[in-house]
Amino acid sequence: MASSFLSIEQLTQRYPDGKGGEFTVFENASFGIEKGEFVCILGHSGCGKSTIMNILAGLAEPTAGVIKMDGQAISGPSLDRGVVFQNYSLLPWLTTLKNVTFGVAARFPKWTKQQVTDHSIAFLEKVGLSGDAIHRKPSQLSGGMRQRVSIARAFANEPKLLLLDEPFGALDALTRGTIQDELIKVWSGTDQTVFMITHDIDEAILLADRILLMTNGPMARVAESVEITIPRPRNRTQIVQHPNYYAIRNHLVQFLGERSVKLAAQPADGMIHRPETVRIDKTEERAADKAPLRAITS
Ligand SMILES: Nc1ncnc2c1ncn2[C@@H]1O[C@H](COP(=O)(O)OP(=O)(O)OP(=O)(O)O)[C@@H](O)[C@H]1O
Repeated sequence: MASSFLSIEQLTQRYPDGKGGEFTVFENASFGIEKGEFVCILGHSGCGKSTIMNILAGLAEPTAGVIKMDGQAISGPSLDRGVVFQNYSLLPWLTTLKNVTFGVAARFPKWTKQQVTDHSIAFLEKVGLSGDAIHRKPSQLSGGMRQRVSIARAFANEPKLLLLDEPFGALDALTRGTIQDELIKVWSGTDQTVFMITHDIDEAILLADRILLMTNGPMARVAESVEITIPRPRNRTQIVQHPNYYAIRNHLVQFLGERSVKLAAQPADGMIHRPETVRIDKTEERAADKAPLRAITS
């Protein structure tokens, strides 16, 4: 089997349990992500999503296991991997524009100041920020605007992998919707790979090519990889009419409501856990229903 662009191999994370022992967050988790894919991960609180993301970002070391990107084992943070957190993590003493140019100048050291500025302004415009706003400091922006800056900053650095940890968690529904659209617009114009944590099932279906489902912790597993068999471009109001929408949604709800508990706490016992691929496609069934009857010849 050809290895994936991002390959997570036998990842194990254990922490001290505070009673002299240790508890296992997940054990021998293995999965791959292809170049250019948009993958969301869903699972109940505490199953280990942020732990996986921090390891991918190089901000934490796993107890065991390897992560390879483009065939190379990753270690420590890198400009090849950009991170967007829920709390924006902008530099408060810099203007919006400088929050973006700061990273771009480091990423592209040979560029002139003008190239860095033009590139940064172009990415801010993609997320709807222009004019006076780009000269304001983060404290003078709304929460939605700050998150737009974080997204523009991450994409402007053109990392190979973008890690989004609940980027819209703190936003109201309307702002969330607009920024989801902007995120997809920026991502569609690149070959960047996105790995995103969300708690919102509808958001995951709207954005992702694939959704990874985690069982409850401790000893959590990435149990399923659900393909989102709904063509792009997707529109939030029309997507619900697609024949696959509720079939996929029901599957996800059922997993999170029941199977995530039933499958929980099963020790890996040295086994490598790979997610099972789930492909739900009602359009194939409909097409089969409408297939012409075979002519009967006598
Ligand atoms: N540094 C740490 N030391 C000890 N335990 C930790 C540490 N970091 C995380 N944990 C524990 O590991 C488990 C997984 O945490 P993690 O934050 O990855 O979960 P999560 O799925 O991202 O949760 P949420 O959806 O609530 O953000 C939890 O039980 C958490 O308490």
